[in-house]
Amino acid sequence: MAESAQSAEAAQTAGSAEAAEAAGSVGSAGPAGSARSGRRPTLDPASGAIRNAVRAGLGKGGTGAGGAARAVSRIVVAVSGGADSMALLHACAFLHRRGEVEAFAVTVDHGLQPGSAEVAAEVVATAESWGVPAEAVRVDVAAGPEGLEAGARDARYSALEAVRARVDAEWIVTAHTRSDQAETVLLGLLRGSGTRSLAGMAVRTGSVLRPLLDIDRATTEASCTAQRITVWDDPMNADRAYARVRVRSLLTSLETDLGQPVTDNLARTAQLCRADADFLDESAAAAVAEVSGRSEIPVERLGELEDAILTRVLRVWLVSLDVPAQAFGAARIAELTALIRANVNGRLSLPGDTEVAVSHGSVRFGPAAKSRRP
Ligand SMILES: Nc1ncnc2c1ncn2[C@@H]1O[C@H](COP(=O)(O)OP(=O)(O)OP(=O)(O)O)[C@@H](O)[C@H]1O
Repeated sequence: MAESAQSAEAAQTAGSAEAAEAAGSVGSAGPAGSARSGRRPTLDPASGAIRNAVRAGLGKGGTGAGGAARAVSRIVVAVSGGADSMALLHACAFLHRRGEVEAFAVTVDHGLQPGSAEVAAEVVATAESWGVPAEAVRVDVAAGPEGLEAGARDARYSALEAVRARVDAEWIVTAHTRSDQAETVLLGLLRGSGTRSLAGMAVRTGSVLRPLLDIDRATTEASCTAQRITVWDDPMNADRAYARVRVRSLLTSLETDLGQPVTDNLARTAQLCRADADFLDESAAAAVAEVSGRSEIPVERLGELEDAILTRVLRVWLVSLDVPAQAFGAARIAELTALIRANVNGRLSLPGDTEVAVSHGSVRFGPAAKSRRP
C-alpha cells in the first residue's frame, strides 16, 4: 500500500493532473515541478485511460441501478488493495476531488489470511489520504457448496451491497479488467460452456458497475507504477491450487507461444457471445414467461422450440422451481432435451429428492418417484 509519503506524492501528482485537465491538457500530467518549469504537465497515459474508462462506464450506466439518481453519481469503490483496484481507487479519487463523482471506498476483510486487517487498514488510510471517505468491513466467510472462494465472494458482495444501500450510492464499482474477462472466457471454454457463460462479465449487473473491462492489467499496473502507488500482492494470486491462477499462466503462455493478442481476442469473443446470448434470451422470453413457475408443461409445446431456445427455457423453468443452478449443468440439460425430443417416458434425478420426468406427453417437476411411494 502507499506509504503516506508516497500517497502524498501521488496526490500531489494527481493535483497537477487536475490542473492540467482544468487547463485543457487532458491526458498529460507529471511531476508538479514540470508546471513550474513552464513545460505542460503530463498525465501518464495509463492513469488517463483509467479515468476516462470510469467516466465512460458511469455514462453507460445511465441512471444508477441502486440509490437515488442524481446529477453526480455516488459510488462505492470496491478495493482489495491489489493493482487493479488501487488504480481504480486512484482514478475515482481524482474524479471525486474534481466533483465528478461522490466516491466512498470500501475494502472487505475476509479474515482468511494473516495480516488481512492490516491490509484493509492501509487501504482505508490511502483512500482517506487521497480525500475519499473509506471503510473496512470485516466479514465471516463460510465455505458453501461451491467452496471457500465462492463463500468469500458471496460474503464480499453482501457486505458491499449493504454499504451501498446504507450510503445510498447508485453503484458498486469494481476493477475487473479485460484480463479478468479473458480468464473468465478461457475458463468457460475449458469447461465447455455455452454462449451465456462465454459472454463473461457485463459492464453492469444490477448495482455492480465494471468500468475497466476494456482496460488490461498491464495498464492498471502501469498506472500504479507511474503514480508510485504501493499495492498489495495477494498471495492467492500465486497459489496454483486455484484454477483461475493456472488459467492466468496458461493465458500468458498462449500469448507468447502463439504470438497473438489472446487476451484481446478472448475479450472480443465475450462481446460477440453477449450479443448472441442477449438475442437468444430475448427470443426465449415469451416461452419462458409461459412455463415459469408451472410444475408441468406439455411436451408438444416444448418440442416446437429450437435447441438454443429450449435449453434456455428449461434452465429458467428449473430456476423458477427453486432447483439450484449447479444441479442442471449443460450435460443434464442436454439429457432432458433429448428426452423431450424423443417424447418417451423417462426421468432425471435432481438434488433434494426431486426429479424431472417425461411421461404421457408432459414434462413434470416434483418429488422423486421413490419418495412418492408409501
Ligand atoms: N477484499 C475486497 N474488498 C473489496 N473489493 C474487492 C475485494 N476483493 C475483490 N474486490 C473487488 O472485486 C474485483 C475483482 O476481484 P477478484 O477478481 O479477486 O474477485 P472475484 O472473486 O473474481 O469477483 P467476481 O465474482 O466479481 O468475478 C476487484 O478488482 C475489486 O474491485
